[in-house]
Amino acid sequence: MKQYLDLCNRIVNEGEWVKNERTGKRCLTVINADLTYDVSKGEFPLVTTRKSYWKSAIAEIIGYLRGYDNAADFRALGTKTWDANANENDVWLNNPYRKGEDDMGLCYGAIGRNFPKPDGGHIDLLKQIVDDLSRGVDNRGEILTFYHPGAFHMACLRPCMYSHHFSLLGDTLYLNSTQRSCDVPLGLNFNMVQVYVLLAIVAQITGKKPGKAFHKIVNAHIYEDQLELMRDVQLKREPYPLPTLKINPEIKSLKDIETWVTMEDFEIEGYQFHEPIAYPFSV
Ligand SMILES: Nc1nc(=O)c2c([nH]1)NC[C@@H]1CN(c3ccc(C(=O)N[C@@H](CCC(=O)O)C(=O)O)cc3)CN21
Ligand SMILES: O=c1ccn([C@H]2C[C@H](O)[C@@H](COP(=O)(O)O)O2)c(=O)[nH]1
Repeated sequence: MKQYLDLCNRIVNEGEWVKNERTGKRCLTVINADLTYDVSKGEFPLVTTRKSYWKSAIAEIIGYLRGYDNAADFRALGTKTWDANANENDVWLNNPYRKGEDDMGLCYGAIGRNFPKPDGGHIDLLKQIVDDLSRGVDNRGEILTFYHPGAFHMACLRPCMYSHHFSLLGDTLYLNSTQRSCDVPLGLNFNMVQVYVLLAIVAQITGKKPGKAFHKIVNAHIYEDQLELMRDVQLKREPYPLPTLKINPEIKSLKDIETWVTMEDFEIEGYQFHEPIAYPFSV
């Protein structure tokens, strides 16, 4: 929680204003932040200085792992967070590749689970990684990437947290996740949870011990219409101790994640939080 608040304070105190063409808004911006979550110690990085919708965040990452490309599938899993990007952005609504209501196009898991090969065919990057790690193999390139510049024109948004690199030291699994663009009041709440859960759940299904997750953010910003709430409300609050996350131990394989896992398989203990804050969202 301190890492999150330090980043928020750094943006408020040292950020520079940058005009963003896609949203038409100005963002107070800093470049480069490194957050670390010790999953071995159960340090679940949930924001406590406002109510955080952690089930929504977990639903997003499970949807990415399943290769979802449709906001309706994300809703069925428990999050409405892709509705606006799929259905309310004019540039995407007028894109000839959009396949209709709720389509998100070729992004996130739709790329990572089905990565196009220049010589034809596709690769399921996640399955390859899970198979390698389960056999104790780390080929120093166990990278789940959602980043395919050749597909950007076929998606509603480019992936923000676009690369997850897994590493083994003995039987301990590590994760380095990289994020190119970060909406700190809204997106980062979710992204911290997602990096933690990704390491915890991949360790669980590959039979490894989770170690640390390292979360690199390049462009970290606060939109102009979020600044007052962050500076004058959220940053005035004292954080509570971190809660702990329990993942159903019956989840044992990638197939389990693909077929029966729901948000009921995740529980949180000891979550104390301040009043909700409704931050404006930029589509
Ligand atoms: N501007 C922007 N920021 C983001 O964080 C973001 C995008 N766009 N587009 C793609 C995804 C969608 N994500 C989202 C979308 C909405 C919320 C949001 O509205 N959160 C509210 C309510 C969440 C709920 O009720 O489930 C929050 O208070 O956290 C969060 C992350 C993260 N991403
Ligand atoms: O997981 C996510 C997804 C998106 N975001 C934020 C970061 C930016 O504010 C927007 C994306 O806009 P771009 O113009 O494509 O950078 O969404 C996030 O923080 N986390």
